[in-house]
Amino acid sequence: MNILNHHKQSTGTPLQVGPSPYRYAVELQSASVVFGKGDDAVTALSPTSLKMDAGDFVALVGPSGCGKSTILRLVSDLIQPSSGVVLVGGREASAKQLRIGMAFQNPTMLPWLTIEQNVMLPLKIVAPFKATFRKDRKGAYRDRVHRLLKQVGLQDFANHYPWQLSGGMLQRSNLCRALIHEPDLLLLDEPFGALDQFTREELWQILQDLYLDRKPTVLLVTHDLREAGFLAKRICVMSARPGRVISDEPVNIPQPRDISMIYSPEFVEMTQGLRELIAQVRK
Ligand SMILES: Nc1ncnc2c1ncn2[C@@H]1O[C@H](COP(=O)(O)OP(=O)(O)OP(=O)(O)O)[C@@H](O)[C@H]1O
Repeated sequence: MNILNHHKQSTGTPLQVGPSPYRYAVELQSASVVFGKGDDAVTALSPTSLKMDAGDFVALVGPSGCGKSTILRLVSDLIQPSSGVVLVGGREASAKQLRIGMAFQNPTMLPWLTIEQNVMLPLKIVAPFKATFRKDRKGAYRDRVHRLLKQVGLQDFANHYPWQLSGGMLQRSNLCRALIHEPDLLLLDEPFGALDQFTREELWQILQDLYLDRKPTVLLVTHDLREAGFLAKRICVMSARPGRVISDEPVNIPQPRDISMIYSPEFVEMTQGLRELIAQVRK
């Protein structure tokens, strides 16, 4: 079976007809990023195009410094493109059309709050939840946090403090916090990079379950090609710094996927192909 087929960029395809109010959940149209000015200018991202349908799961891979995190920062509106356009939910990222959840490599849990309180934080901040936070935090919102913690196996740790948890447990809590406000779009920047291989594989399965349960649109930045292949529906490879997306291919393996799959010849062939492509563009 050929797992990877070339994915045609969607330019020229007819407009999607259906209930979705926007054509793409995420769309970069020749978006570039330059930091600084004059002699100090650093191009972090060459003009890059990328389209994601609602519910898509895209993994971004590529050499260090090629601009993967820069794309996440564009989509989350932490920075603006120097040229081109970034649309999220069909509107400029600053319009905050979609609810966004984020998780990064080092979970930043507030040490003076319990895991329950940390996971609940987005409900305090994000509309429409914040309007009823005071009323619901000890009732419906608390139940919601506990349901999610149970889903990731942390039901007995709600009242613990972050420093009482292992790195893997913290990252599970971090995923819960990223998902508690039911984001339409989940941005993940090497969320499992600091974990050992066993814990990492365990968390891949947890993330897969959470994704299939809720079907947000997910953009995952990772250096781990097996992680990309196990989790994503599409893998985008970027060229060396200043990078752009040079390959965009679907992973033709039905979900849910089993972890044993990563040892199958087809999967190994796929990751090997990706490795060779990245090795070429690094030169
Ligand atoms: N605020 C900034 N000012 C100047 N240069 C920056 C800034 N942020 C990022 N860069 C540069 O932009 C380039 C892309 O950075 P980015 O963090 O997006 O790369 P990356 O692909 O995520 O890297 P890695 O895989 O190593 O995490 C890098 O060369 C980086 O040094």
